[in-house]
Amino acid sequence: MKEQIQKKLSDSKAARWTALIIVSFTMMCGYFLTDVMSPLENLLTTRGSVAYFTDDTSVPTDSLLAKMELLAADEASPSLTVESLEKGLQVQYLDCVDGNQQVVEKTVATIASGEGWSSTEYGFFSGSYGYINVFLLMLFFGGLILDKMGIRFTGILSSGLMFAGALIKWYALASDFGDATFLGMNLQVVVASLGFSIFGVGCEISGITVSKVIVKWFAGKELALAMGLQVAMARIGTAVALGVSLPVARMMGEVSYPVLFGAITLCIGFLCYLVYCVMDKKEDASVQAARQEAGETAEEEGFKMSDLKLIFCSKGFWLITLLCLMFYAGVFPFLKFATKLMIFKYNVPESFAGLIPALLPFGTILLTPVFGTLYDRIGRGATLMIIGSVMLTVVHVLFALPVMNYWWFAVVVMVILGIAFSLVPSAMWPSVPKIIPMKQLGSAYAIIFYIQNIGLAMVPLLIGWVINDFATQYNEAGVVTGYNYTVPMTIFALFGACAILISLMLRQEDAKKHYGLEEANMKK
Ligand SMILES: N[C@@H](Cc1c[nH]cn1)C(=O)NCC(=O)O
Repeated sequence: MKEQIQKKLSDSKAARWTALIIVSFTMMCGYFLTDVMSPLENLLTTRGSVAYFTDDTSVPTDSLLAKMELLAADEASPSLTVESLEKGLQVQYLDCVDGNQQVVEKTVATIASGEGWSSTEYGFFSGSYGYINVFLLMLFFGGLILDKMGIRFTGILSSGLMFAGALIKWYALASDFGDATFLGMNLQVVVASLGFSIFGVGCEISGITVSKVIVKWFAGKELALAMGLQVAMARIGTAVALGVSLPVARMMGEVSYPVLFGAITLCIGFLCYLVYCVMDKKEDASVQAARQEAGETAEEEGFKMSDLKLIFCSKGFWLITLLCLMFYAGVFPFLKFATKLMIFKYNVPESFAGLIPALLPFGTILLTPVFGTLYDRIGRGATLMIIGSVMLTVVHVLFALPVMNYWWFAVVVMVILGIAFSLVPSAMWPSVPKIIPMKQLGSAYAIIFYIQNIGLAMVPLLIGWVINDFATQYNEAGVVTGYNYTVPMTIFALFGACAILISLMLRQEDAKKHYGLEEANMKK
């Protein structure tokens, strides 16, 4: 029998892996910008500037000047100003060490300016990623646009929005708005949040577009591995953001520089997507030619609004969606507060504090493709989701404990969270096409992301408010002395408990409806 001559472009291994690398790079840039501000919470919520010393300790400059003046009170000292503090300067000041007033001598490593935001404002800003997505139903429309207008148009639109949002965010952080307010809110917070919201629309729509791209090129092949590798590359973006953002901001003395770097990479990501569009066009042409050769004339029917009924009526779909909401509410919003948690609960020096949360995405870089391959070859997707949800809950209970405040304990717990954060995504995302057909997949991912965004928008707002009103500790003079993280971490643990319940129900539903979540993805 004559072999089928005309092959699809996606049948070429080199072509489909190249397509994957290109779109994954664009997403990686998006993930970098999503978390680039997370390690800067402490700096953003500090009023005035902060002096960082060579021994990795830091003091707000106002407080440092007061302590220096205290020591120099009897001497004819030159008048001290913030401007007189500079890199390399040796300073002497009076400080309380082990309960005794002592003269301390240190060398200034760098001065960085804080933004004076409250924890509530920081929470508002962190949640703004999802505001437009949720309140203007942008993700919902994004899914419809994707299914109606296609991968090329939607990807260009969404990566353009990411870039535009990043530029607005950078402008807000690089500008001095003085005491200006908008509707009673700090204007800088409002403009930065607007930029982050626009970026969030682009990033989420890019996310669903890239998921559809991967299904298009890898269906019936290494689907879960490809999705796992895309998530792994995205996590590199998150890890780099968590690891380098604070050192860069400290080195440059400004919180806006890491965001500027993110905006530049997003511009490159946008250009990469244009390159992918060329490949996408060729893939479509090769599919068309292969169909003609096989005598298949019937074109795939376009998306219809009535198709949404199939999605809305599927219990399995809703269980995956709710699992996504609860699981991710316990991870991404947690990352926004994790660096400050390390500084104040686990006494980690500020310059290393971002590295412990960065372990989380770094661990997932290796493990997500490993679990993806496991799912491809052995199956057990629903079980993997249950195990991941249990681990998430245990982790937050451990973080909530008022004891064991050692850095190594935080490292161990973060590694466990990394395993959980590899297990659930590597099983959850490739499970969606087993429940929803390809034609409605764009809309299905969009609805899942929409519901997930409610958590991504509201949870940081909630946690910021809880930290502000219930976790912040003050001395008699009203100065912040520390934080008690028991309540915020217990809230995160509750999300994990809900995820366990939902994943158990999902496995039950799979057994009833035979979605195949426990079966391998690869056709032998
Ligand atoms: N909808 C995204 C959320 C996100 C967070 N940062 C950037 N996007 C999502 O869930 N992606 C899948 C994942 O596991 O990261």
